[in-house]
Amino acid sequence: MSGELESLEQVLQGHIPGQEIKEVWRILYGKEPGILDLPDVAVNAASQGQFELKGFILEAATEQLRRPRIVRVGLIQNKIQTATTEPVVEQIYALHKRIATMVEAASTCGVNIVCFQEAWTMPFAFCTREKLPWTEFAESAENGITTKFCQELARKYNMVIISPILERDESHGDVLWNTAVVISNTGAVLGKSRKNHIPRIGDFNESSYYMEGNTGHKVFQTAFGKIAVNICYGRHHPLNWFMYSMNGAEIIFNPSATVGELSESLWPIEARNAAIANHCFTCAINRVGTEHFENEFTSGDGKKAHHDFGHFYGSSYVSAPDGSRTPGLSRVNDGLLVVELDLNLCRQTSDKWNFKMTGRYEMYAEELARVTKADFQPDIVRE
Ligand SMILES: NC(=O)NCCC(=O)O
Repeated sequence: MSGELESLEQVLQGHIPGQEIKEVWRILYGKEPGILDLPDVAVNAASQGQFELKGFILEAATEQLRRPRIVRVGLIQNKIQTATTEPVVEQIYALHKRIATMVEAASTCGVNIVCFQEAWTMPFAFCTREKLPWTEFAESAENGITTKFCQELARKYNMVIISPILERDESHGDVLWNTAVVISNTGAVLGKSRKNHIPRIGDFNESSYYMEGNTGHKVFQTAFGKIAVNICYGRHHPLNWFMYSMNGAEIIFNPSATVGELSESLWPIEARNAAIANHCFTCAINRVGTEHFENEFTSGDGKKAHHDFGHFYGSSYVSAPDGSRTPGLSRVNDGLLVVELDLNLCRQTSDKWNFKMTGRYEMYAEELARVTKADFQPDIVRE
């Protein structure tokens, strides 16, 4: 353990008296989620495999005309499994092995859709700005070894798998993208969704490797509901969430890689706010641990050269459209968060709060069209 806090929730629970914690929780986290009973086989697998396992239920009201639409999602956060100096293929296979164990546990918990963290097959090496060996982690979204690995898991466990990778696009001059591959529970590649917003902040030097995505705001109709993937830095862009939602997403996954010093105070707010604003579920997943790189790099901020990005704080969680949310996974350990959702809550919340009805989209469409013109002048009234 790194001397890092285990989790915010653990600190709250450890210090707030029993009679007050429920009220504190309600104010901070909304309606309390139910606890999902998880099978012994999964609990044992987690203890043997040394990963955290938590399960919650986010319920909806009973309706007369629609049956509940129950889906179980699995969020997986993990550390890299080997030193970043090991051969590329060994690093990839070690991660495959780790994920296979965690997905098997997810299947015993009845998970229907599982999502891994951003660029899950590699260390988050974009801080280094070095090309080799990191670009060698890139794979075809359609035929790469990781997609084949996920297809086998999807078929075996009847599970939709969201696999965010560094993509090498062999059909377009071998260029790189930051891409989530969506694999159907049948094992077919349903499609891919590329990261729309690329960070230019701190050590997040991703813009040296790939460009802003060109796949728009695709929504994937799966056997378990309509899903979309908003990759990492896209969570700071409300219009990005909005467009996935306007295309019908009921669950938006946000596979991420972000560090404490930069974003931890934003983390609990952004995906949760997106669930509220868009009447949908959001699943925020962050990698965990500190990754060491052999060569020092600088951040262009006058500070000393360093060998790591800082601490990836995990804390993966799920938010519901009514603003309630689950506690997060650990800030320091690998983990699997299993959450049972009733998708009926999306429409129920929309009918209650009416954000899509009151959103005045035509007004904003006109104003945005003007803002993006070269001759735009801000509409400021002066005396
Ligand atoms: N991976 C990534 O886009 N990180 C950027 C930092 C952040 O969005 O917190």
